[in-house]
Amino acid sequence: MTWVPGAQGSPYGVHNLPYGVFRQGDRPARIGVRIGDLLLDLDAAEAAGLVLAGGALRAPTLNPFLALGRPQWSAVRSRITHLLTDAGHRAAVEPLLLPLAEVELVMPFEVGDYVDFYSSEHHATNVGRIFRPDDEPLLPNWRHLPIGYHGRAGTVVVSDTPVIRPSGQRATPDGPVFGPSTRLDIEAEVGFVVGVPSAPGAPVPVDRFADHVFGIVLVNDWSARDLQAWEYRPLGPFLAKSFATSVSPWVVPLDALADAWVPAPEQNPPVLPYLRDVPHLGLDLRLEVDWNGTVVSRPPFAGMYWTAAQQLAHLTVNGASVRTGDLYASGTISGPDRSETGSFLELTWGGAEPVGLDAGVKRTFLEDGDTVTISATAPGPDGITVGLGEVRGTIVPAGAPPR
Ligand SMILES: O=C(O)/C=C/C(=O)CC(=O)CC(=O)O
Ligand SMILES: [Ca+2]
Ligand SMILES: [Mg+2]
Repeated sequence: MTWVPGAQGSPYGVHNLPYGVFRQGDRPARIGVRIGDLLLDLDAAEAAGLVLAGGALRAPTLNPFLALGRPQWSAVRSRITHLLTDAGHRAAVEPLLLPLAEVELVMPFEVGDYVDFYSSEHHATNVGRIFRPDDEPLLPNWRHLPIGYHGRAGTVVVSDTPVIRPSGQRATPDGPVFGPSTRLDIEAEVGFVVGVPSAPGAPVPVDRFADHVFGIVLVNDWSARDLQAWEYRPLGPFLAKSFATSVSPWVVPLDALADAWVPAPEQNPPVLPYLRDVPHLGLDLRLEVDWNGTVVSRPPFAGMYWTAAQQLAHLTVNGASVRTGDLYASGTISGPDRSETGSFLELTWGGAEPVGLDAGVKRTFLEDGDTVTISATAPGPDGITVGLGEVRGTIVPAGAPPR
């Protein structure tokens, strides 16, 4: 039971406690933890000796804290829970609470490397059918390894950063032309934030996932389908996905998701030993995609074919190391039903079947001025949900063409 006004029973109660970085006026960015519709200034809390993390909470990004590792993450979480539930601390802590409305949330961590997977069987099958109608939708490797590619860390931006429509080459019957993308899309995903690095040559086994991964964010991997369709063979996505990837401002710790683990779909054929995770668990996260105020889709994360532990094991199995701040995203989350798809490519079946928004507006792909908000919840203790916040972006017109 927390003493913080309005926080008891909220999706952001003491069972959640996501971390973020905020600015207030022109003061430098500092770390906070969300409680209800308030934020506890952890920079001030550590300065006052209320919580101790060796100074890691007095940084302008979460990276030093992420590097500490699970025993320290748990100790800090227990201490914050104690501060927010023991009325004896109220007098000291309450002055360090700030209304969220008074702060600006900024990028919570410095992204090391960014990897994007392709782990939803429904999404991969749909995209295969749309992009390659004459071929088998899933290539022979798909059920043997989590397919992924290395993305662009430098263009990962926090929610509410405007998304500039990308320009590039697209194919026409008369050959390629250059211009602003005409098929700009979203990809609703979940991102995993690496805290503890691994050493080169030392793969992270599936059962060490929780030693390395601190928590999760929501991801919108903006994608230009016209650029993608022309450029992606044989090396995969390049400029079609490198211009902006938005993440939610709150990093929800795995500790807050203890009630959300569910059996992941059975894998057939059986996977190679290094990918065998026992128990084979996914997270029951329920996403919602809102397009200009209309909810158009509800992607279910629980059905993802490859788990986050398998993805990390695969990402490092060749000896590649991970660093603090590395981000790897699940891949677009789509369920079996059209109303559960995580991209507008699927929702409108390649643009052939427009979707109706409120006020009689119809859409296939994104137009300038459109806003997409992806939010999510997870089951928490005692029937309370865990809020995962939201990732939002508004499309602004393409910049000037190159000279
Ligand atoms: O050509 C394909 O099959 C890939 C299409 C994608 O857009 C996949 C992607 O970005 C990974 C994902 O988010 O699932
Ligand atoms: Ca993606
Ligand atoms: Mg991207």
